[in-house]
This record gives sequence, structure tokens and C-alpha cells, in this order.
Amino acid sequence: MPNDISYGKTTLRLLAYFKPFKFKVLLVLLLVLVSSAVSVVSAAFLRLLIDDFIVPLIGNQNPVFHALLQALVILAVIYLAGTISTFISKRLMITISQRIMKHIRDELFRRMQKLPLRYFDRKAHGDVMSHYTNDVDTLNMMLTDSLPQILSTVVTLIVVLGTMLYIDIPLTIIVLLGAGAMLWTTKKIGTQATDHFFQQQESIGVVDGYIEEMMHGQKVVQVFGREEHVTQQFARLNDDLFHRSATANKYANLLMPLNENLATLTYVAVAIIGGAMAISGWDQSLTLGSIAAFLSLSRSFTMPIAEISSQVSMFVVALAGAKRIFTLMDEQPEEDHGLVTLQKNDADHPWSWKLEDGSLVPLQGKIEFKQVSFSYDGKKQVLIDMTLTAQPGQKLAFVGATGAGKTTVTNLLNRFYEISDGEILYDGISIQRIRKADLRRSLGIVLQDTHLFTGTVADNIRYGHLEASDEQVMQAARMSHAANFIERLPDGYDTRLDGSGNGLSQGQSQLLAIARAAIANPPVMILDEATSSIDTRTEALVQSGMDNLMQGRTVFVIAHRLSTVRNSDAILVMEQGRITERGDHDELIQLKGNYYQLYTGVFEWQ
Ligand SMILES: Nc1ncnc2c1ncn2[C@@H]1O[C@H](COP(=O)(O)OP(=O)(O)OP(=O)(O)O)[C@@H](O)[C@H]1O
Repeated sequence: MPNDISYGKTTLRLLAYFKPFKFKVLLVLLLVLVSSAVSVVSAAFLRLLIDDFIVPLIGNQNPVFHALLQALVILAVIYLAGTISTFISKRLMITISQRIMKHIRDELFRRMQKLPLRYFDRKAHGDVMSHYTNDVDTLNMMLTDSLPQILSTVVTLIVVLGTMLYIDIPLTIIVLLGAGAMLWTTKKIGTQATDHFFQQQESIGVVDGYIEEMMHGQKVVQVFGREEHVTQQFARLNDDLFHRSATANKYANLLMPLNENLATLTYVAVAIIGGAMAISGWDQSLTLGSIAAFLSLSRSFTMPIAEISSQVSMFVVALAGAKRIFTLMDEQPEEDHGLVTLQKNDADHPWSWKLEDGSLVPLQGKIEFKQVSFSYDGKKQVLIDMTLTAQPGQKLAFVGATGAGKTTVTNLLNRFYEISDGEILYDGISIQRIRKADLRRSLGIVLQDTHLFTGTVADNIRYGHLEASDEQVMQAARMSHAANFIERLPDGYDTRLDGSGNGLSQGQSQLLAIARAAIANPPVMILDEATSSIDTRTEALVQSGMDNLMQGRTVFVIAHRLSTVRNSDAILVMEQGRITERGDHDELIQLKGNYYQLYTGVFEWQ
């Protein structure tokens, strides 16, 4: 069992979510009190019923049942009041807990959107997902089932204990001894169960992660004919989960019958000892009615303990889940101290920067890197002392071997990661001073991984500019050469795409991604050319779409096609985090260095 969970703190934080429902919670408490009181009152009434109504009737030649009937009706009304209170309090608790779960999921997602990419680098996606599924689920169960039950148990125990003490102290001590034995058993077996429940949660995470990974890689699995292999691997993980949850539930299920038996033993002990005390005359106040009432009370005292004992483990596991959820919520969000914002103007000068002092500077699109160094993990330097300038409207092509640092350059420009040394300037303004959302709005990106979202084709294009009109959407599609294929789709712009954009070819997805970037109309573009080969006709279309997109903008392109490279104003050859050669195509050919070798060797840089 992880010891680092501060249960007290986590519980307090969880309780804070009840604040908006304080009146409802008060009502629940009141209703719980009523149902607990009903069990006590009905037990006391039992005593009255036996001692004052039933016993006097025994042996009576002409019994009159009228008063007895009246008493029975009152008892029925008391029971009904208890049942209705329990019903309403459960309904209320379900509504409250469902609202709290929704609130937690919303908050979790909102905070996740603010996390830096760095967070997702070190966390498996399945792991993050499990916060929304496993952890929220166990918490849900705890809030809906366990918490109300524990609440009502505590209230019942206090009320019942008071009444038992009032009726008879020696018999109360016997019941307390029985309850003590039950608590001891719960602690012993419960600790074992909790350990196994933790392991079960871990296994669920592993199985979920595996399913997610295999679904993602289904194509690769089939291409390599590894279906049997992954099925076996899954069976092993699933087997592990089965054993862990079977053991956990075995312990948890053992608790309930054990405690029920202890409760029955206590009941029998109270009956025998109480009877003996009454018959021997040792305790004059013990009437037949008060023994019956006491027996009923002892049941009301021990049964809830037996019932909640099997839930103690779930409770602890849910608290651990809550702790994990809170840890994710407390992750340091992306920092942003930028005060310079972006402002949209008229058609001639569409953008300008609004500086800290409120003055406006027209956006030009000049980008400078000054002695920039960077490392993802603080150990391995990925970029070293990098200096470059892109004048407004210039196209810069980055080429170089895989892992040279080309994508990293664009990641830094976007401020997906912060640089450790040097400075990046946008129109002479350090990008640290620019508000992140505005910086990113001014940079259009077309990545290799096009990632289309669930929705219509038009929705996906409009993702770049949510307020765009239908005409603007179509214009962007025409400009990027996507219009042709879209118009041939069964529902045209209204054709629905599923989450991964399946149903479209790679080339078509790329054309849509270009249209999506085009509609945003940003002054600076970052393009990561696709390396995957598409048919030559589509490739020509994609290329032409890209060319249209590049018109009149400053462009950083991670180039894999010779035509792109040749059309660039400057080519930067990267090698292990450094720019080793720079110039235009002819200059670099003359240099007879790396570029020359790449050019004369292959025409595509991977
Ligand atoms: N998120 C990350 N966390 C840690 N290291 C990373 C991360 N992303 C990239 N790297 C490392 O940084 C180096 C540069 O990667 P980068 O993606 O910039 O190369 P690249 O030139 O774009 O390669 P490719 O052409 O294959 O896309 C590589 O050694 C890579 O292992």
C-alpha cells in the first residue's frame, strides 16, 4: 500500500467539492439522522409494544386489540418515514456526487489543456487517460455508495450507542466487545484487501495502456502478422489482472460474512446473557420488552459495521485515485508572462503587435535566433549556439539527417519548449515577451502528422479560423487544391470524418491540413513536409498547395523535397544541433560539403 498518500489532506480537498451543495448536504445529513433515529425509535417502540400491549393481553379472557392495532399503525408510519428518508437521501447523494464527478472531469480537462508539452513527453497517454476512467470511476463509486453509507453508519452508531447505554450498560459492553472484534478483523483482512486492490488498479492501467497501444498500431500488427503474438501478450496481462482482482475481491468478500457471523454471535450473546440477567433477577430493569429492544438495537449497531467493512478497501483505493487526480491538477501549467499581444487590423496591414506600453507596431514577420542552445532533458544538448535570421517573406529550408534538430527549431519558435540559452526575436521582440496564444496565432503550422478531428470536412478547415464563413472555407480549399476532391465526396464539405481522419487518403489529409492553415492566414508559417510518398499527381497538388500557402509569408520549412529546397531563399544544413552550412542552392553546391553530398546522393532527406 503506497504510504505517501496523505489521506487527511486528500479527504479535505475532496470535501471542498461539496461546498456548492452545502444545503443539499445538510438535508442529506438531516435525513440520515431521521433514518437512524427511526431504527432507534422503532426499537424503543418494540419495547413499549411488548411490555404495555402484548404482555398484558396474554391470558386475557376478553382481549381488546384496538390499542394494539393503533400501536402497530404508528410503528408502520415510523418505518415508512425511515424508508422515505433513506430513499430521498440516497437520491440526493447520487445527484450531488454525479455533479461533483462532472466538475472534477471538467477541471481535469481544463487543467490538462494548460500543461506544457513537456508533461506529455514523460507520461504515457494511457496513463493520463486512466485518470479520467479508473480514478474517476472509483471516486464515483466512493461518493455514490461508500460515503453515504459511512455517513449513515456513523450517525446510526452514535444514536444507537446512546440508546443502548440508556437501556442497559452491561449489555452495551457486550455489544461493544463484539463490535471491537469486528473492527479488528476488518483491519487485519482489510489491509490485505487494500494491497491487492492497489495492485488491481495498477493492472487495469497496464491492460488499458496495452489496448490503446495495440489499437493505435493495429496496421503494423497486421502487416507483420503479429495478431497471435499480441493476443498472447494481452492474455498474459489480462491473466495478471484476473488474479489480482480475484485475490482482492476474495479478501473483501471474506470480510462481510466473517463480520456478519461476529454480529450474529454478539446477538446470541446478548440474548443469552440478557435473558439470564432478567431471569436471575440480577437486573430488575430488564423486562422482556427491553431485551427485545436491545436485541434489535444490537443488530442496528453491528450490521452497518459489517456492511461497510467490505468497502473500506474501495474507499482507500478511491482516495488514492483522488490523490492521483489532484496530482495531475496540481502540475505546473505552462508559464506565460508575455504581455505583447497581437491585433488584427485592416486588409492592407492585417496584423500588428500591441506592445506593453500600448503602442502598435506593424507585424513584419522577421524571425531571429541568437545563439540559441537547448536541451529537452537538461543533459543532452539538442541545439547548440544557433544563430539565424529570416527576413520578412523569406523562405528558410532546414535539411539534415534525422535527429539533427530541425523539428526542435520549430518547437522553440512556437514556445512549446523554453530555451535555456540565447534569444529568439520576432520583429525584434523577444518571444518570451509575447503572449503565447498570440504568438501561436501568428504562426501557422502544417505538420507531417496532419491529425484531423471528428467532424465535417468544413469543420476541419474552419479549425484554423472558427469564425470563417462558408465562402472563406471554400476559398481556402481552392487555394490549397483541396476543393477538387472535396467536391467529389458524397456530401462535399459536409462529409463527416472520424477521429483519425480515416476515410481520406494521406494526400487528401495533407491538402485539408494546408487549407486549415491557409484559412488562419498567419504571417509566418512552419511547414514540416511529409516524407511519406504519395502518388505523383497528388504530390504535385500538395506541393502547389504548399507553394500557394507560402506566398508572401516568412516560412520555416523542414524540407524533404528537392523542389522546395531549390525554391527557398536560404538553406540551412543541420548536423547534431548545429548549422553546418548555409546559403542558397547554388552556393551550397559549389561548397561541395554535406549539402552537395545529400544532393548528389538522394533527392529526399529523411
Ligand atoms: N520530446 C523530446 N524529448 C526528448 N528528446 C527529444 C524530444 N524530441 C526530440 N528529441 C531529441 O532531440 C533530437 C532532435 O530531434 P528533432 O526532432 O529536432 O530532429 P529532426 O532533425 O527534426 O529529425 P527528423 O528529421 O527525424 O524529424 C533527437 O536526438 C531526439 O531524440
